[in-house]
Amino acid sequence: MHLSFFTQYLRPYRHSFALIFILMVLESAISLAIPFFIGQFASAVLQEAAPLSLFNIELNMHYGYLVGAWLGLIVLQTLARYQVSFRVNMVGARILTNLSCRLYDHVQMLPVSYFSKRKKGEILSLISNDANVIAYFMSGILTGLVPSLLIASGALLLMASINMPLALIIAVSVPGFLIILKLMGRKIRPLSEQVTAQQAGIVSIAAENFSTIKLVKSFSREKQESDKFKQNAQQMLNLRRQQFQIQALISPLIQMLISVGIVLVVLVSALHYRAGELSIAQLITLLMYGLLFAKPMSSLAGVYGQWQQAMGASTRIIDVFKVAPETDDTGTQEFVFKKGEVELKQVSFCYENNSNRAPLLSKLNAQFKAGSVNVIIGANGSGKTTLLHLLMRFISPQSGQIFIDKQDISECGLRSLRRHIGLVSQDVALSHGSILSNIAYGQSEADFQAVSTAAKQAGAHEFISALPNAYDTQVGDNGVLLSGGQRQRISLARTLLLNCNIIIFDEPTSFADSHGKAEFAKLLSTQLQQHTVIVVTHDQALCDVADKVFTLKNGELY
Ligand SMILES: Nc1ncnc2c1ncn2[C@@H]1O[C@H](COP(=O)(O)OP(=O)(O)OP(=O)(O)O)[C@@H](O)[C@H]1O
Repeated sequence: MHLSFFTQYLRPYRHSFALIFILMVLESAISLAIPFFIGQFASAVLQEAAPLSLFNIELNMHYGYLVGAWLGLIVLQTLARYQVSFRVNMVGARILTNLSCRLYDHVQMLPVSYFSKRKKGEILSLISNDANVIAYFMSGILTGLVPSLLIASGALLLMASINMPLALIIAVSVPGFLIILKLMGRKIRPLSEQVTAQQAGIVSIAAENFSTIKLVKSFSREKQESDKFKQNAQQMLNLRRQQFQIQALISPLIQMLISVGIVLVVLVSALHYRAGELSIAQLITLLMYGLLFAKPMSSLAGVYGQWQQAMGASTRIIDVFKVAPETDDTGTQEFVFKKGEVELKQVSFCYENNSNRAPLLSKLNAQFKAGSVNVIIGANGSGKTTLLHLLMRFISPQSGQIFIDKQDISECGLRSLRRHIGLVSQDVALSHGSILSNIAYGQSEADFQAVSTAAKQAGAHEFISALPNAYDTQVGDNGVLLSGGQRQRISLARTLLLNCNIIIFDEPTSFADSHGKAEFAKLLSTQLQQHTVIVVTHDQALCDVADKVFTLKNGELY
């Protein structure tokens, strides 16, 4: 059972659930007591000789008192409902907070390869939509299921105490009701799974489109993108149509069954009344219990629909939790930095989806001496970025080993390893916020002095100081308010601030002007002299300041 996985999220709230359960029992008991009072009231008004009795309890009150007690119960019921509704929603919100945070943490720990294979929208929809469905189902099932079962079984029991044959007729109809639900459920489940997958697809299209909005506009692709979105939305509409058709069918069928049951209750009660076996008060009470029984049965149908949806969402969430996180640093040795010597021995690597091709890196050997500047050049697609990703352990080689200071990095804790390696990536990623917060991203406790020193080293201080809000300037979403070269310099400053002993650069001057390129070459030959530097570049000027230039070709470094 998929949903049993989620009981761990219910456990912290067991005291709240116990209180909610007590309140629900109270609310249900009041619902069940009200018909009894109505019967008593009718009996008192009609001055019937024999008062109504239930389970040998006889009440023979004046109807004025009855009305008072009745109103009192209504007030108590309203208070219980308010408490139940508020508490159930709060428990749902807490489960959602807990589940989405754990899911977020888990997804964040997954290897880079997990993200390469999935659309952003799919992951977003998992954290927003699926977690929501599960959390509110787990809390909502209480409001839907528990009172329904309590009221339906209580009403049936009370009917049995007044008239057993009638209660039996109703009890016999319940399995028919459950069979209809089960049959319909078989059709609803695959459909609700498809609806959620389609929903994720739509979010993906929107996420991708808006993140590449300049591309869309520059190629005048608005119409095509709009059509793509509409086509998916239309498919969603078709799926929803099928889903609603089944849901719409369930409801009238259930209602029909309930109505037939009510007709039977009325008929059998009337016959018993005519035969003098029931008083008018008992007749009224019976009919009210019949109606009370019918209401929760129809809300059970709603709970069943939610159940099917929750099953789909739970499968997707559990599948993600099953994916092993990147690493659990426990049991691994702490990486200890000594000099910064990097060595690759017989490293072979091939991307999973390219396994039918020749390996991208084939038994590659290389040594990057401590405190040296190494430049790697090579044709597009030769595997330079891949090599850097292997050093960062975003991916792992199929065979061979990578050593830093004679320690096999595959056996080192990731945190301790990455603390010593700084990466300036080809695709600069900036977060929405100020220039200051972006430079201090990896070291949020850094003071302004340290941030501005790093910016000066990266050749960014001058242009930052010229901005009206200087370091407080907002960079926009992924730095859209800055130029490519400015973004690159901020990303450089961000890494320099960490003062890592090993720094790897992927095309660091691709956006730089000639002045920027010269400045970067100077940085390599002066301030980074004590560091082990590995630079992937197509820029000849950087080769001139390198201690060693490697060429990556046919999977090997020369
Ligand atoms: N996540 C991935 N999954 C599958 N294949 C990939 C992945 N990333 C890169 N590749 C493929 O691996 C090859 C090498 O890519 P890589 O980015 O390492 O090349 P590169 O030498 O850095 O190229 P460039 O000079 O253009 O930046 C390419 O053919 C690319 O299509």
